[in-house]
Amino acid sequence: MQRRDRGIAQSLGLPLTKRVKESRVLLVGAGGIGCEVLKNLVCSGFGSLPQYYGGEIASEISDMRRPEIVVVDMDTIDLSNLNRQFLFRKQHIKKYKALVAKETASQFNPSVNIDAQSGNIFDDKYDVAFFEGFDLVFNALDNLAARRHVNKMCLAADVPLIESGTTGFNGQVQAIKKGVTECYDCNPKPAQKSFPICTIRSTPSQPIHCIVWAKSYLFPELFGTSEEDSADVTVTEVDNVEEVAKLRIEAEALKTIRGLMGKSEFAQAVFDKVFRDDIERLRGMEEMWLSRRKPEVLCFEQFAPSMDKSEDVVERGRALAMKDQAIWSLAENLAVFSSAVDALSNRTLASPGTPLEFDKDDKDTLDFVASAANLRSHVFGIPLNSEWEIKQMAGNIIPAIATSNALTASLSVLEAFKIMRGASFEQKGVSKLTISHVAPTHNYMVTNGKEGFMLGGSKMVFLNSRSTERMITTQNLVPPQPDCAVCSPVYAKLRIPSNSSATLQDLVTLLQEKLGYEDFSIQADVGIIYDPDLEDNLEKGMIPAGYIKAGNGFLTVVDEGDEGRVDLVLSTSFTPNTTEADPESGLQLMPEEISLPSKHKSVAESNGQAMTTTEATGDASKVAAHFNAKRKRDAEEEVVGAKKRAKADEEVMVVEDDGAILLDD
Ligand SMILES: Nc1ncnc2c1ncn2[C@@H]1O[C@H](COP(=O)(O)OP(=O)(O)OP(=O)(O)O)[C@@H](O)[C@H]1O
Ligand SMILES: [Zn+2]
Repeated sequence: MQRRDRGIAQSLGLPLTKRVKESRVLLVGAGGIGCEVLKNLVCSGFGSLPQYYGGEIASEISDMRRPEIVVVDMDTIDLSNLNRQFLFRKQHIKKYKALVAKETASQFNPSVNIDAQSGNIFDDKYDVAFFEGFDLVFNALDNLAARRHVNKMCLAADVPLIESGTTGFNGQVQAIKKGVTECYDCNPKPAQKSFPICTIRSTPSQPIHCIVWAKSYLFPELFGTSEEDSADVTVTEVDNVEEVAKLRIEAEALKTIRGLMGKSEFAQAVFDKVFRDDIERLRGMEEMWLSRRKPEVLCFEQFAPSMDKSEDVVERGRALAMKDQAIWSLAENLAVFSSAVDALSNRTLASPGTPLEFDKDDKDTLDFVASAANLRSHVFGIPLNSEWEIKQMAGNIIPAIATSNALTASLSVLEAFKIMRGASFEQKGVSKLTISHVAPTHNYMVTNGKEGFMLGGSKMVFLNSRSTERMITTQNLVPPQPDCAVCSPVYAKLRIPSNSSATLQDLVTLLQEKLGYEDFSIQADVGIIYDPDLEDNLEKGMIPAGYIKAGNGFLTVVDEGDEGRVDLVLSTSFTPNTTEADPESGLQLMPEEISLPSKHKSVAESNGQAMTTTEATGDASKVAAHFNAKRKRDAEEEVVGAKKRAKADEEVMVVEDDGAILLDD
């Protein structure tokens, strides 16, 4: 037995070590948490062939699926990542995170098999079939959209997901399993904070209002795409309709000024437009200032004595911008503003047609936003801030803390062990489920009682690394929310040859005949394509109309009838072209039998049924998943074998049979 594997087996026990070593896992995100998860996975034996079996069962190994860790990340390494993403060094800046993470982590175990992919998890190639290839998925992401997407893909593929995240000193780990636990979307997530347009454009009262103005209005109007697309600013009912119309005219005038870009007067023209002319117009709206301080007009010329030659201002601004912890004076802000406008203009003119985007790590864009926000703060009598502080606010940044990431990542991998070990636990409620997917030899119990339940002993884990009481607290996992739009549906597949001429009518007929639908609607990515009153699309080809797409396409079938069966979500995929000259519709539902429980059933019942549905072939062993695919012996045999081997190897002492093999080295 290799020294490395012996250590792992000693810590995890042979049965779990074997499962770990047979597994194929996916890690989405190789940033702060992802780097730590990858390191933990490699060091705890994931992704490498099981050396400890010895010659005895070498033949089995050759026949085994190759263990693997697949890492997907779309980003490149930035200087600001280096303080906490320890797989990266200075020489790696601008290289793809996934590739470098693989390179560095492989050094911890040269025999590890990591497949690093620099890609966006939304890409078509990461379809349901891709997700089905894994025993477990780890999320180490930084945004809601990608988290929700992976959650849905894991539900569709029926693969357990370990979701994790940190904010400052806090961290959270949640195990998610279709039909058993709450999914990521069972609880609504707070929407991104958005401000009324009039607060941002006319009556700011806090530094953040000026920062949003600079970042989401002025910057895109000058160097990017117009504010219409910004999620930071919305027209709300508190906004004054007349004022909103005037603001639109104001933005139009700015577009004209954009035409001066590259000319020496550009910075001054922008400055005078937004800090003088627009403010003068605002001051004229007397009723706005009855209960507020009137804004103060700034004029480029008023700084003239301190800057005769425009070249000097740009240079001075560049030097000042290095001092990002200082609070710049008004004149200093103007100098930074001029140099940032200069730099951004040069970049825009060098690649016309490529709009720039604000990025807190792109210094030119940050200099622009920081100086413009401060100038506006001055106008409205709001305190100025250092660029460093503005960066935190503009990037919605809560500082990432390396130890929080490391602790959270280790909790993620510990949860993975629990799921893989599949320890049984006491039933507190009503229903009993067999989650053969992750642990074919163990039964899981589920309760719908208040206390919740555990998935192989798994719990929701919370970290508060600043807490004076308990740093780590847990909460039992709870069953899925019965009305969750994401996890309450039954997931199945719709396969279609890529040259199929199938029409929507063919699908409607299939659903009526195979699943007994009567009144129902179908929703595609493009919207509702069919319902009892919408029959216009029936003759359209499913593929040309874009109703079926390869990759990540989904169709949702909603039962509108009295029976009210749960929604059916079909993930769509192409099969190879049929060779026939006139291919039949070729539509194929998988599995062939799908049972759709009523929406009104109790939580536990419908969970139970949902599980049964995924096992609808009637052959539970099929769903018993890939995890078990190559396992030749059951757990008992493993333990006996482990004991035998332990005897042969005097150093190891078997203490428990469920993964706790202690050693005495
Ligand atoms: N759709 C996606 N597909 C693939 N990877 C993604 C996707 N969305 C986010 N990621 C990756 O998830 C990782 C999240 O890591 P982290 O939270 O540390 O963010 P970061 O961008 O590295 O750091 P920060 O945002 O704090 O500067 C990033 O490396 C990012 O590239
Ligand atoms: Zn849910």
